[in-house]
Amino acid sequence: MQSSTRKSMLTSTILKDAVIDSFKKLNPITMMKNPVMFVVEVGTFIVLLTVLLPDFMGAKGHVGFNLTVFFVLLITVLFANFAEALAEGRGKAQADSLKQSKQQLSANKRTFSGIKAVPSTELRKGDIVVVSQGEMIPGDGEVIEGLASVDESAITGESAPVIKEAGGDFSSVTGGTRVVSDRIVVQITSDPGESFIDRMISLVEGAQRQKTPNELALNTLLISLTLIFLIVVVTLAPIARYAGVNIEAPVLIALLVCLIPTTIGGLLSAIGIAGMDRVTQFNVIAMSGKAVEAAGDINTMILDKTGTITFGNRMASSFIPVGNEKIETVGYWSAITSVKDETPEGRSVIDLMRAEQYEYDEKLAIDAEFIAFKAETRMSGVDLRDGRQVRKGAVDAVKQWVKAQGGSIPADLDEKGNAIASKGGTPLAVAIGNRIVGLIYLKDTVKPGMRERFEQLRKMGIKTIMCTGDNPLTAATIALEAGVDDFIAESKPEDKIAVIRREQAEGKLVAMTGDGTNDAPALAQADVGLAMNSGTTAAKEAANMVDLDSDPSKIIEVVSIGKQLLMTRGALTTFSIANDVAKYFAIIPAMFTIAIPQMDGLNIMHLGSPSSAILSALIFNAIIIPLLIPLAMRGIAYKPMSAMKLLGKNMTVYGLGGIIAPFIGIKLIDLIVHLWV
Ligand SMILES: Nc1ncnc2c1ncn2[C@@H]1O[C@H](COP(=O)(O)OP(=O)(O)OP(=O)(O)O)[C@@H](O)[C@H]1O
Ligand SMILES: [K+]
Ligand SMILES: [Mg+2]
Repeated sequence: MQSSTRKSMLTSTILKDAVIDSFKKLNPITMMKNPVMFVVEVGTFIVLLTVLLPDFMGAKGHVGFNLTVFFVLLITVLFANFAEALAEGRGKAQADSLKQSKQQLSANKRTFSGIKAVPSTELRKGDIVVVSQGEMIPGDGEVIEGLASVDESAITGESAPVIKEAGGDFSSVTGGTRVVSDRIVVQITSDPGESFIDRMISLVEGAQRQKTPNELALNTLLISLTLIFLIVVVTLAPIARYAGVNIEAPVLIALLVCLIPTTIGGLLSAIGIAGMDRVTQFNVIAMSGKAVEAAGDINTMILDKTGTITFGNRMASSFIPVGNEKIETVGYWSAITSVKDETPEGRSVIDLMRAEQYEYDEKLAIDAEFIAFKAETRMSGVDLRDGRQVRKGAVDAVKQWVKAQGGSIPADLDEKGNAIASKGGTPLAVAIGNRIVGLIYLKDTVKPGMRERFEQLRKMGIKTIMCTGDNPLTAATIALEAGVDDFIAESKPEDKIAVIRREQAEGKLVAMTGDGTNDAPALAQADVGLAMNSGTTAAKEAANMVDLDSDPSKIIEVVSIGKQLLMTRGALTTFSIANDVAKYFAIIPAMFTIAIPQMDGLNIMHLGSPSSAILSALIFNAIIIPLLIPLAMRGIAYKPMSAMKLLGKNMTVYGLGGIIAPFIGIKLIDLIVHLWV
């Protein structure tokens, strides 16, 4: 369905750059952003001092041991830096490929004295440019004249050109894409440095990446744990000395590093960056990490019927007369209202007329004043030169319009309309003046696999609400067929925002998709608003995500990625803390046995020697970070289930696993290390 052409592979360049960056990130000012690893770095430095100045530090004769501790600690910090650098590197590679599509372009700007060639960097909001076949569109904007097919592959990775035309929801164009046929006049909508590509570049480069509220909360927890252990370890030395046991600084630091949450501290930012990266690879641009996380916490999802749940190419499939009218009459007036109606529905009426070979007076429609379809009126039509008005639209809307003119409603209208609706079709009533002549049967189909996807969402505890401007019967039929939890029929754009506010008032987080200008307020109100790239600039600016493939049903996958991000972070935090608890059993007995050999009975893990026990725990603590990098980057495999079930499962797998893993790991490492120490 979606084209995942943006897939960024782990190339050797990314790996090499990540190694170099791991060293650059040793800069204490950079390290301070990650307090847990900063503590490790300070510890590393102190151990280095004991190696370089053994007398000053009172480290009698353990230089070999201390040197080893120093190296293992340094590697621990480097591993954590590497995890972050690797996650960032994939974004940088993407940013580079985007920058290539942002070269200096020349623009044909329309001025008072005619067309003038200017560099694209000089274009400002409101400027008007002309772009012809073969030329690159010099900046983001709206088509104000003409129609052209545009190759957007530079941005979307999709090679098939898309049609862009003035007016409507397909008028927005992006700078750096190429016009492959015809000519359009574009009004620029962004100032230099604020274009869509600029925003994408800074996003993927992580320049705008701020810590999300969830990350901040977790960070506070990690810092608290680090502080607690720091106090414990610092007070341990005098207590031990009082008991006649002298524990040296490198051993204390090794103990501290084993106890503080280094695993999650080292992987935390990589998990966040990788989560955003997964969304990008899915051809969705998230404006912030917060948006991706919010997607993981969504309780309610609002979906459009037409185009999201159904294919959305609602096609006229037959004309149905009412009262004593003839089928040709229905076709005739349907066509008159549709000649200038560029919506898929309007075009399909003309197609059906052609297929049925019905006659109609095209000139009558061309000379008339066209009344475009509006979601508010749910009608479209023409006002003829002789004063007669012709309309087609939602049955209830047309009924009201006819009644307002003193007309009567044919007895069989509702019955025939309901027959269409109960098959999931959309009936459009057609009226001339105060006389309703019949119905147009618009057919649409539910996309395959929708039922299964809504089933999955239900398992995740997410409520789905289908919003449609269609009548209640059609809505109910499609809702039942697709398997959504709830639906709102005859909804106007402002109803969407009302539903969002209602859900939010109950403390729920809401996601929605949209593409039109009238969706913009709701997109802004929603916690996760996914706009279609084909949509209007207003929609894209209001939303916090943009789908480059313009597939509204992708919101379902975006929510899954968000859930996966939150779960990965939760699981690795559980694993990390459980791990640290287990290391306690390896390192504490060893520490005391160094000073009091009689305490060897505490060595329940039967480790080779006290120094080998300490080094093994420290080495395990270091290598667990790179071992978990793939999991942090890929995200843990995720099956939809309820939050409670999930919590239970994660506690067992990552909590229990986190306790057991170090015992096995440290024992194995000790078998090797003991040969040297
Ligand atoms: N071109 C048109 N001319 C006249 N009436 C139309 C036209 N297109 C749609 N309608 C009527 O207006 C109603 C509302 O259309 P609208 O596009 O706002 O919502 P929808 O497509 O049914 O729902 P959604 O897109 O939110 O799932 C339709 O159900 C139909 O009855
Ligand atoms: K640790
Ligand atoms: Mg619609």
